[in-house]
Amino acid sequence: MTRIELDRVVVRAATPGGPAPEVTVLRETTLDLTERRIALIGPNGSGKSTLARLVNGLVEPSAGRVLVDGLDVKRKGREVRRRVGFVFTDPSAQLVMPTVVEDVALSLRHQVRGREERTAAAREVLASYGLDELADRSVHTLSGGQRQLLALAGVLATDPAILVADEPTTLLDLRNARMIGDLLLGLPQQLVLATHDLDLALRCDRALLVEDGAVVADGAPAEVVDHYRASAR
Ligand SMILES: Nc1ncnc2c1ncn2[C@@H]1O[C@H](COP(=O)(O)OP(=O)(O)OP(=O)(O)O)[C@@H](O)[C@H]1O
Repeated sequence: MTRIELDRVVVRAATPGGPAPEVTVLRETTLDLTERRIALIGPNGSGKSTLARLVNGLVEPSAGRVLVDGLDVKRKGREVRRRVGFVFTDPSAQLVMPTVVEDVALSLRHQVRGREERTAAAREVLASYGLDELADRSVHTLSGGQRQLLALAGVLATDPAILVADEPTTLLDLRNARMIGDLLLGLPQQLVLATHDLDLALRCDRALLVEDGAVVADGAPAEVVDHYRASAR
């Protein structure tokens, strides 16, 4: 099993436009995450994305250390990023190639060497997600649900040990949100899921409530979600 540790991590950010004091985005946080599915919930701007991004080094701690399977994210960034897949809210952020099949092939660049072999492997990945008919389409012609599924397929094709997903269902309609949510929760990988969808959070193994840059509740999802609902009243 994989393990994500935060050891007295603080994240500060410069205030835009000058020498004003820095803002603390994440107050000192220590966590040991070994559960398979971990939900990050909390209000807009509370620090969920920041917490999620620390896991693959997209955000660096201002103090403290983040360890993924014992590897320091700051010092072993490349190794960590091979181990940690990341899915964004807006899949357009990670779909960069002209066609669907080329996009998955790009994800496979470290796994499969030859160009033709890579394309064949990409087609297999697409088929396993029911996306084979879209292989030669431009990514811009896909629906939001198809695009998120494709982004997820591309990340999972690299066989990450951990998947971090930052509000992956927020832009989707009910049906697609359910499809992507079910897929994520059914994965064998360790999952860190920042979400406003409390039903998804309730199906995780552990939930963290983030408020004002701090983890204010941590434990069984039912209890943490209750706490959140009560504090939002
Ligand atoms: N680089 C930065 N510079 C300044 N402020 C930042 C920076 N990064 C994050 N913040 C601020 O820190 C707070 C937490 O942001 P974060 O994106 O982690 O929240 P969130 O819980 O994911 O919010 P949402 O649910 O709206 O996506 C916000 O107030 C944000 O504006």
